Amino acid sequence: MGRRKSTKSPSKESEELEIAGDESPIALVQMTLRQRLSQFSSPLAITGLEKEKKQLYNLIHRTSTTGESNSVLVIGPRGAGKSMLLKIVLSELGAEKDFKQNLLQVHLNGLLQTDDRIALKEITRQLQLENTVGDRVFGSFSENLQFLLDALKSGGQKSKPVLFILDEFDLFAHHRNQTLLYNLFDISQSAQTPVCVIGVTCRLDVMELLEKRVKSRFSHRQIHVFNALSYKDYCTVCRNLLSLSDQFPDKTFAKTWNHHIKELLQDSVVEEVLFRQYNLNKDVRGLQTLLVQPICQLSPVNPILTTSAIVDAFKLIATDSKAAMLHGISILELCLIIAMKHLSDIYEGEPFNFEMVYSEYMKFAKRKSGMQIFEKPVVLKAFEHLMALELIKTIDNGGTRIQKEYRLMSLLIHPTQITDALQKYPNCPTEVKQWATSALA
Ligand SMILES: Nc1ncnc2c1ncn2[C@@H]1O[C@H](COP(=O)(O)OP(=O)(O)OP(=O)(O)O)[C@@H](O)[C@H]1O
Repeated sequence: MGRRKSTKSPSKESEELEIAGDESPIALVQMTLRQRLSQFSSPLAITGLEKEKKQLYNLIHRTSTTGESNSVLVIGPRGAGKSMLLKIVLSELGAEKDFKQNLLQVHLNGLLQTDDRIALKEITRQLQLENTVGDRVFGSFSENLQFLLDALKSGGQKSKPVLFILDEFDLFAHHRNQTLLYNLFDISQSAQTPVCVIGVTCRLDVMELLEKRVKSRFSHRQIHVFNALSYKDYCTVCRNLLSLSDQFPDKTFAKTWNHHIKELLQDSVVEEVLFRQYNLNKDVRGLQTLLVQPICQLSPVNPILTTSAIVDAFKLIATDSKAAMLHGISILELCLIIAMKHLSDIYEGEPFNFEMVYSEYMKFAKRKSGMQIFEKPVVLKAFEHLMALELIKTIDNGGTRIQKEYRLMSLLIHPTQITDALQKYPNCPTEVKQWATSALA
């Protein structure tokens, strides 16, 4: 399986080349799938966002071919696929003839370019105009930006279209006077240089953040990206994530692997896990997290993805850490938790203090002759330990100077978590179990 030259799209080719150094097919599979999950390789087919993709495609295409200026905001929650949408549109456009030479791209991110001066430096760097600018001093920001755009004009004074992508767009609105946004939108309105400004943000109220003069220069075009994957689409995304593309060097292996993935995803246990994960979280990032562990476990000794690996990974990510913590506490601490559960049943979730818990615990301990009765300071220590574990917390955040026995507390675990934890608690005394499940003590 040597290094091959692909004639297909550049993105696919890079995926192949990146993995072509290794010899074992399973190592290649693992590396390909891991790169995919970590978004290191270019994204796969998009599922369910065709309309949005078309809109974005047309907009950028118009700038690159007809020199039309545009501005648009891509808005949607985290992980909805905004960046992926852009990447796919750009890679599709990139495959078209002339696109690369015609349209220049500038990628900015609000987390990196924290003020307009840094942003301008980055624009200069990405347009490769550092030498042209040299030691020149500019009177204003707009003069500087205009100089950069003019410098791109070719011999015939024809302006080159520039695509500006502003990720975490809302952060740029916090820059002083919103100078960068003002200038970019201003250029996109005037007919001087064709620019396409694309802001990507997860803030729905982003328009409220813009100053009046900036808002009036923006085209008010918005593309909303929401994760509305149906369960069927979700399964398709999962299959796409796990299947090998036809660019995989070993074609026969890829065919066998893809067949195996198809069968695996038809397994009723895997289907159930996927359905539960989908109901918990429809986000594709959640699905990627679920698949990371099974993929990382692939090795020459363990060359296929198994149902049990997927079930184990699901158990791991669905673990309730609070309930798991309950397994590690002492019997006395467990008794206190049960006492608190009873108190919240009696007082309908009202806060309680240590004295109330102590008296509830004593009522139970005295009733059961076999139970070891602890001294009050010991019980108080156990109570404080529960506080340190954040299973209970003070409702006044420790601000007031009330004696600790009388401080009002609230329970941070749900009664069902307590009942579940008791089922699994190692060697839990029967009386304690009965006390927990009994009606009000
Ligand atoms: N509809 C979809 N089809 C296929 N994959 C998807 C879809 N939506 C999201 N994903 C995947 O989910 C992951 C997160 O998507 P992406 O990074 O594009 O989200 P985002 O909206 O840009 O999030 P953020 O606001 O955090 O930047 C990516 O790996 C992407 O491939």
